[in-house]
Amino acid sequence: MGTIFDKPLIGVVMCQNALGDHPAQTVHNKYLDAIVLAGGVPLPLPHQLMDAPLLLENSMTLLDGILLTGSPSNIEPWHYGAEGKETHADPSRDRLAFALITHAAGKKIPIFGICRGLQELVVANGGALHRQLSETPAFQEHREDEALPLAERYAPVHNVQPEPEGLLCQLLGSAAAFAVNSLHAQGIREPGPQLRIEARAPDGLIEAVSLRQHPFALAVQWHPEWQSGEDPVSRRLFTAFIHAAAAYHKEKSHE
Ligand SMILES: N[C@@H](CCC(=O)NCCCC(=O)O)C(=O)O
Repeated sequence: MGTIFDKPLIGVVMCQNALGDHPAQTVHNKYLDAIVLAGGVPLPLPHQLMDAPLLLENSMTLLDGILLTGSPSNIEPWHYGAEGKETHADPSRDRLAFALITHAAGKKIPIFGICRGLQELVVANGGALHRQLSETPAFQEHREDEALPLAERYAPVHNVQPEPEGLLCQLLGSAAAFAVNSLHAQGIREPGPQLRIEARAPDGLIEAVSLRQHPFALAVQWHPEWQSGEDPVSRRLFTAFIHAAAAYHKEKSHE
């Protein structure tokens, strides 16, 4: 179980949304496309997995990897000890994402976090966020211009510098800086002791982290899923994630 036609099965976190008058859970095609392109099979995970005992735990036995997607919604601030409310929150996604991270960390299931997904990995491990980066003058603009066409919104806008000897550097085979897109208003204030810093933007903002004591739990603040096949760094990141998921599956089936 857990692989389909020898491909690793990747649980994908969805967002609470609405389709017309109906509540719905959605995931952008770009996340599913990037998984398929790298050789995995995406399985969107409904928030209802948290509604009955053992539903999540039992589902986890099937999965070989977890993709924590981006989202316009923000994590509710009380999760990281901050005050106030988010106008765009998704509490059921918060609950599912944190539970998935806890299970995947314990079982060493590969995790790849993107944008909100990075923020979830941080908060789930005791770290904290800046609720509005734009309120801290030292940070450059990390938000996208929503008036631009999609392709321009997801175009590279600043460099990131990987930490030498980190997991990211190892996966890319180089410590050279590279350009990334940027579509977020929040960011890491404090990564917490369990996470290793993997890369920073020129303004010092932490742009990538990984979980210590885990073979592959990597998260990035940018969007490698956007046209992942056309960018060498994005391709490598997704390929490495799916390889880690395949290795996890192999190990699990020999237990
Ligand atoms: N809301 C958070 C996280 C930003 C984020 O994940 N953006 C993704 C936008 C939609 C997508 O491309 O999936 C923040 O503002 O920091």
